[in-house]
Amino acid sequence: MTEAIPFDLPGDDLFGLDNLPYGVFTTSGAPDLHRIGVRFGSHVLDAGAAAEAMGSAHAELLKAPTLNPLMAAGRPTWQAVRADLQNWLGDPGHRATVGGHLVPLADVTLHLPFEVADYVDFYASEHHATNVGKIFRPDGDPLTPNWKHLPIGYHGRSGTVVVSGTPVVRPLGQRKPKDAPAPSFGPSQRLDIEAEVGFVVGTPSAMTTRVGRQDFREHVFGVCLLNDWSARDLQAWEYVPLGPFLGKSFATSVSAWITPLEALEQARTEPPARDVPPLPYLDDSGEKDGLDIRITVTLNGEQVSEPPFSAMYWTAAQQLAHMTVNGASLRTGDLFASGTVSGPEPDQLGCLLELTAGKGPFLSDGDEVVLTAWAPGPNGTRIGLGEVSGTIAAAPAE
Ligand SMILES: O=C(O)/C=C/C(=O)CC(=O)CC(=O)O
Ligand SMILES: [Ca+2]
Ligand SMILES: [Mg+2]
Repeated sequence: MTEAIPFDLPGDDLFGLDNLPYGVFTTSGAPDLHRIGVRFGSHVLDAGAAAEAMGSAHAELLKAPTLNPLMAAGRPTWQAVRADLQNWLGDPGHRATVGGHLVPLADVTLHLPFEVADYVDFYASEHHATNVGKIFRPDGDPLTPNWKHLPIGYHGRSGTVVVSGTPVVRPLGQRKPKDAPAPSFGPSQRLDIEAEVGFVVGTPSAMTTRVGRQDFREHVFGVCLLNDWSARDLQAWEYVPLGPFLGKSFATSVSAWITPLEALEQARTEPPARDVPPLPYLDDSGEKDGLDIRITVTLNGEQVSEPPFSAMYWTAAQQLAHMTVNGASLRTGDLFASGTVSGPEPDQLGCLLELTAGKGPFLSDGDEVVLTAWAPGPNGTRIGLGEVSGTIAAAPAE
């Protein structure tokens, strides 16, 4: 079996030694045994079994059924485990031991890799916020007066975060078209996507303390792709004055692979210039807190958009600082999403609402949406962020 494993991956493989994202898998032979897997090329390393075989001090953490214990262990442990994995998979001397713990990707089922604690979604793309503001509030300023002073967000529903591949059932709810005299109840007719990047918190923080922007790397374990499914008709009728609620809480899909922040060092970039100076706790002048992640959105196999994450006005580090500036604590497993990623160009918009200027068409039953992404890695390599997919299933009976 060992001979069959392509340890020497081609240089353009999106899942080489510089990436090594984490997931949780089962096999058909052991469908109840959830195991931590590390993606390597088109294989998955059974990390717990490999750690045990290598006599690693981290074997217990890697034998857990979710990533939460590893995420809670903190950055020095994340770095030590990553160095071990790179050594085990990269040093030919370990191939005989490690090779037996590599499973073909095609033979595994991937699961939601961590237990989601709290879920927050931001609104950090100036392009998206301006476009959506014009559509939802045609008579006002597209950006609200607070927009350039703080990263706007709302608390979502963590229990409906699902892994890539989970069908998304069209939600029922109240809608009221502008000229209709009264609301009606039924399946959403304006079901949309939102292409986003999610950030997964590892190290918790205590209530009444603040996590500064500069401590981002101590707390955030990794990054996933995220689709914030949005029922625009439900949303437009419900959102005033408290913000998104049932129009977004029915399902949020995340990729099965969590890319460690460490793998995105090369992708760090300066965010766009801020034309309003942020308050000191959000000031990141000269810092490379942005990330050059290139997303592709496909609908039924056709590419519809390529949103550039580097265009985001507010960074994840600013979002973390803002989320805790009032003393709110962080928990292991907290997930915060960037907000819809839209760039300045017509083929860089992150939702159908913007791509169709509010007119639709929106999603039909049976439509499949897939987000993929990559980021620059060391020496011209690329770091794959996997994919998040979902197919729309018909609404339940009213
Ligand atoms: O401006 C509004 O009323 C609505 C905004 C959104 O629907 C966007 C949202 O959920 C946040 C984001 O993903 O950017
Ligand atoms: Ca969103
Ligand atoms: Mg959602």
